[in-house]
Amino acid sequence: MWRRVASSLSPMISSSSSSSRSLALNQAASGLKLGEFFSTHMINPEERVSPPKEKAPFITFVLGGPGSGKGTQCEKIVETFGLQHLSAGDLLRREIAMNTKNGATILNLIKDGKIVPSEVTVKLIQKELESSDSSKFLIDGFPRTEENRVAFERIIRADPDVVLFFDCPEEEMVTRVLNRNQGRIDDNITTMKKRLKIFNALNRPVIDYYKNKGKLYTINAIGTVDDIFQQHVLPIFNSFEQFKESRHVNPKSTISSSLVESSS
Ligand SMILES: Nc1ncnc2c1ncn2[C@@H]1O[C@H](COP(=O)(O)OP(=O)(O)OP(=O)(O)O)[C@@H](O)[C@H]1O
Ligand SMILES: Nc1ccn([C@@H]2O[C@H](COP(=O)(O)O)[C@@H](O)[C@H]2O)c(=O)n1
Ligand SMILES: [Mg+2]
Repeated sequence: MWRRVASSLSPMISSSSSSSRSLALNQAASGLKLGEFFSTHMINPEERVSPPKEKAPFITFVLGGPGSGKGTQCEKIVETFGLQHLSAGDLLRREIAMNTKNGATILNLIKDGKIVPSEVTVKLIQKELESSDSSKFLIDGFPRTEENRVAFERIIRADPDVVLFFDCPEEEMVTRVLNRNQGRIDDNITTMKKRLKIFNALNRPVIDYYKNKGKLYTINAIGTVDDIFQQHVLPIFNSFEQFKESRHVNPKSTISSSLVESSS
């Protein structure tokens, strides 16, 4: 469970400046900065960061172009390994549906295939992470840009354990999106062309970043949904200790070390 460490301590800081000073001193002595213990809305309402966790969550980022099959494979990962699925696109669409203060702006950006300001998206993800009882997350469609990535690191103060990249040819992505039939406002050829351009310009650098960090798993996204899952996705999760209870699902699955990409 990913719970706030801060909540039981926070009254101390607001009720007494001397006790807050001594708390700060204690934290300094233990090597922790004040801001690492408390949500900074007590310090600066615009810049709230997540407090450290009792136990670090297992975070998977799921990347790939529009229509590459991220959401489809996430459903299968959830079924098999029980991670909590957070789709950045779904969180943004929920803002539109709920007509929140950002809803209209988000709608216009999505219609145009553009990227919503990172602060907005990261805060939606932050809310989900902090209110969840899960400790294993699949964050789908995020980070889309280097700005997204940096904002996540700054606000959430966590790094992904795994980054999946569903690598799919453009014509296939176009075919899939135009046949998706889920009533999405961006599933049309005009927006799709813009989304592909933005993917190539802004998401590729993020993919390269995680490749250089040795965290990237590139998955060939051509094939049936089940084959992609069984042959490529399942072995990745099976290779992690955190998912060993689920290994009975396919005990023969093993991961080839060459699957993990690194530029070094
Ligand atoms: N391996 C596959 N082969 C054929 N069709 C697929 C495959 N995987 C997914 N699809 C279909 O392609 C469409 C797009 O898939 P999905 O919604 O999972 O993509 P996505 O990467 O989440 O796209 P987006 O970024 O636009 O949300 C869906 O209609 C889905 O059923
Ligand atoms: N990190 C993100 C994710 C999504 N968006 C916007 O939502 C659109 C749909 O996203 P999907 O993941 O569901 O394809 C996307 O084209 C962006 O307009 C975003 O801004 N930032
Ligand atoms: Mg999707």
